[in-house]
Parts: sequence; structure tokens; C-alpha cells
Amino acid sequence: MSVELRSVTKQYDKLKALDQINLKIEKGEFFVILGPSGSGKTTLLRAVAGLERVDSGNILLEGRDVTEVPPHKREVAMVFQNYALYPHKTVLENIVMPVENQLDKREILRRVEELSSRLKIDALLGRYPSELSGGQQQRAALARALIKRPRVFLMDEPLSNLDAIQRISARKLIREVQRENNVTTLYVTHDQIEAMALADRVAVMNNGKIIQVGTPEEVYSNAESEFVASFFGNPPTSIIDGKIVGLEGKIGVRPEDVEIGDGDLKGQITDVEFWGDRYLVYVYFADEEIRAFHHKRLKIGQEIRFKFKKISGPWNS
Ligand SMILES: Nc1ncnc2c1ncn2[C@@H]1O[C@H](COP(=O)(O)OP(=O)(O)OP(=O)(O)O)[C@@H](O)[C@H]1O
Repeated sequence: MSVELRSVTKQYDKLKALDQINLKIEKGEFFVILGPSGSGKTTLLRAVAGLERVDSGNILLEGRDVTEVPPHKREVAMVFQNYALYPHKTVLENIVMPVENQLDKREILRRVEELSSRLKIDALLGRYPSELSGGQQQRAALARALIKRPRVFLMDEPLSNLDAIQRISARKLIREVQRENNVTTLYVTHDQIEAMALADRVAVMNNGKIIQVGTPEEVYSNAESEFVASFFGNPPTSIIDGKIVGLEGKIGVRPEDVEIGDGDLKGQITDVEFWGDRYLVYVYFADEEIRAFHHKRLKIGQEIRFKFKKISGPWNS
């Protein structure tokens, strides 16, 4: 089911949480909304779910205007950051809740069996949420969202309570489940790695506005503004004064585009991080500090020569 937002605006007092949002998400697409804290991501998701009334604009599901349709009639399912499992209900009771009065018992049982085996929670159905790890709770919340066979999946930072290792497997699981069910997915995060890893397309949001939309590759290699450059990527682009290369305004340099060894620029190493297959080094020069990748450990304080293989911008901020 496609999801469309047309000029959607939502205001809290003087603050525009959503400011003229226009977006079209295609059927089956995995669409990620990426933005800093407070940019309006959750408000956008809640508006699509029908949990938040919008002040103006329209929300369409498969071309049908649902702006005034209540949440339970929208065929969408939402997975929250804290999973929102009911603590006094078992995993099984939590999972079947959305369909309890809608499907016959045999069909419910069939779906529970299928989902719990797919999500590897068969052995946990009798437990209470407090007896589960974060990853297990997350899988139970996914099962509860999927049992309705929603046509749109709305996910609000569903991995933020997991550790780094769990996140990697959970990312893969979410992607597989989404692909198997071909369900249109809107996924909110402030984590660039997650956005790049999961998205078919990503929208970068700031101050209630969509700043740029594209595939992760497009946004990564062609940031249209200083904000997007400084926010997208891991680590993000270093933003420096363009005068260094004879340009007006600010320019961006990705860490992989700084070539250390020779070149016209001179700087000093101020910090070094080991990244496994390479090092991230901080280089101080001309009152600026940039991040660069290098294949071997350099010494803090060491003087180096370097050049930029590629820059983005200039932007006038
Ligand atoms: N019920 C509310 N009443 C007043 N202001 C609100 C309400 N809900 C959200 N806001 C404000 O709207 C803005 C957008 O909030 P929202 O939760 O959508 O941001 P977010 O991008 O999801 O942030 P985070 O990543 O921190 O969850 C914030 O400035 C927030 O303080």
C-alpha cells in the first residue's frame, strides 16, 4: 500500500513539529526518516498511524484520503521504541491481542505458530515481558505488529534498546521480514548507519521539514546542503571554510577523501581511533579540524601532508 503525505502541518503552540511535509512512499518500499532529536520524526509516524491529528494537509493510503480515519481502520501497525508490550500479559497474549476478536482461533493459532517460528520466540510464548532480553522483547513486538498482516509498517527507533551485536542481527531480521511480506515500511531513526543499511530511500528531516530525499547512495554522495552533509554518513562529512581551497562558503570533505602522505596541505594529528580495518584520525590545520581515514596508526602530534581527493559544496550557510 502506498503512503502519501500532502502539505502536512502539525503545530504545538508556536513550534511547527511538521512543516508542509510532502512525501510519497511506494508500495513495498523500505523508507527511512532520518533526523536529529526533535526534528519531527515521531510526529510524522504518529500522524500516518492516525494517533496524531494534523492541523492541515492530507494523508493518503493507497490513494485513499485517511486524514480523518481512526487508527484501527488504517491497516497500519506500529512498533515503538520501548516495544510497548503489556507487562501483565504473556508473550502469547501480547501477540494475539490485535486479532483476538477479529479472527477465529484456528487462524490465530496458525499465524502464531508461523510467526513465532520465524522470529524464534516459540520457546518464549509463556513468559512475561520482564523475563525477556531486549532482543527477545523486540521480536515479540514485531510478531504482535505482524499478526494483523498490516499493509503498512511504522517503526519508531525499534533497535535503540539493543546492543551493537543485537542491532546487526535485528537489522537483517527486520529487512527479511519486510521483504517476505512486501509491506510498505516507514522507519524512523536518528542513526545514520541504520538509515544507510536499511533504506531503499531515505528522507533527512530537520526542524519539521524534509531537507533531502533519495537512495542512501544518492544522499551520501550528493548532499544538497551543509546540514545533510554534516549529518549523513559515519562519521559525517567534515565541514570547513572553502577559502582553504579558494572557494567562497563552506565545503565538505568525507574522511575517505582525505589522502594522507603527500599534497599541498599541512596539518597535525590531534587524535587517532582504531576502526578495525583502518584508523580514523583527526587532523588540525588552518584553525580547522577534519576527520580522515588512514591505513596505519599515526602518532598524535605528528606533522603530515595531505590533499583532498573530492570535496562537496560550497554552501552558503
Ligand atoms: N505532545 C506534544 N506537545 C508539545 N510539543 C510536542 C509534543 N510532541 C512533540 N512535541 C515537540 O515537537 C517536536 C518534534 O517532536 P518529535 O517527537 O516528533 O521529534 P523526533 O524527531 O521524533 O525526536 P526524537 O528523535 O528525540 O524522538 C519536538 O520539538 C517536540 O518537543
